[in-house]
Amino acid sequence: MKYSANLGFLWTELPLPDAIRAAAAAGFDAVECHWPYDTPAEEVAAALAETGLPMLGLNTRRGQPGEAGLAALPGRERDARAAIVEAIAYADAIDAGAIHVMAGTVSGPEAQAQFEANLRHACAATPRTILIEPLNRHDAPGYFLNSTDQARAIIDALALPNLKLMFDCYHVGRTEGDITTRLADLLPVIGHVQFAAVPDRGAPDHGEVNYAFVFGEIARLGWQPPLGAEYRPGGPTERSLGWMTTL
Ligand SMILES: O=C(O)[C@@H](O)C(=O)CO
Ligand SMILES: [Mg+2]
Repeated sequence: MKYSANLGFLWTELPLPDAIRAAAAAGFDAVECHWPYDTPAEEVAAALAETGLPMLGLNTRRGQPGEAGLAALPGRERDARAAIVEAIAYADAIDAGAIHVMAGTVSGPEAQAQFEANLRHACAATPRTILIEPLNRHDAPGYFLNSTDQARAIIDALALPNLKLMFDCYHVGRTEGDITTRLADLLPVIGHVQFAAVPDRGAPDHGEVNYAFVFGEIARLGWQPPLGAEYRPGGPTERSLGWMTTL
């Protein structure tokens, strides 16, 4: 199994270029991040070139505190599209594989229409993968996208070749369950897989989800891209990495 270090959660005490170097030294096969925008893209690109690690993805900005994204907010199309343009430009500068377009805290039919319009726009604006990610309602109450069924319906309705699902085993485990069955069913529309312990979002070596089994199923399904380690290490990241050799 290959792993991607999510630098939104791992090595957060380091500047992003140094976090990339730390992930390489720890044996990760790739990295991914959340919001890299405070770091000049050339510095990130240089660290990626130096380590040889690919950057799998980054997120669009969240907007104002509590918004958790802009793409589904009615009346905020201009802000949402600016965030998409910014994310695509940054992804181009560092050759990031995917852009997670964050929906925002909102609900209702207008939000649905707005989200779909912005996703159409994003998918037409770049050949890179555009990801949408359902977030569990405990961590992200009121977030527009909160189940894999809802995400699948949007992906099927839009039928855009570069629109994919970010399947985060942690979020699915928190509120939906049935992780490996959902993974198998959703495989054709999955663009990236992430994981963390359920329910505490720590390293994947404890909690109610048996990741040895989950990763075995993922391998059996033929999924080969690195899996995103998006967990809170609860201390120095290096001390949390035992799972890399035991799982
Ligand atoms: O699961 C998460 O929280 C992330 O993947 C993300 O991009 C939104 O914060
Ligand atoms: Mg995630």
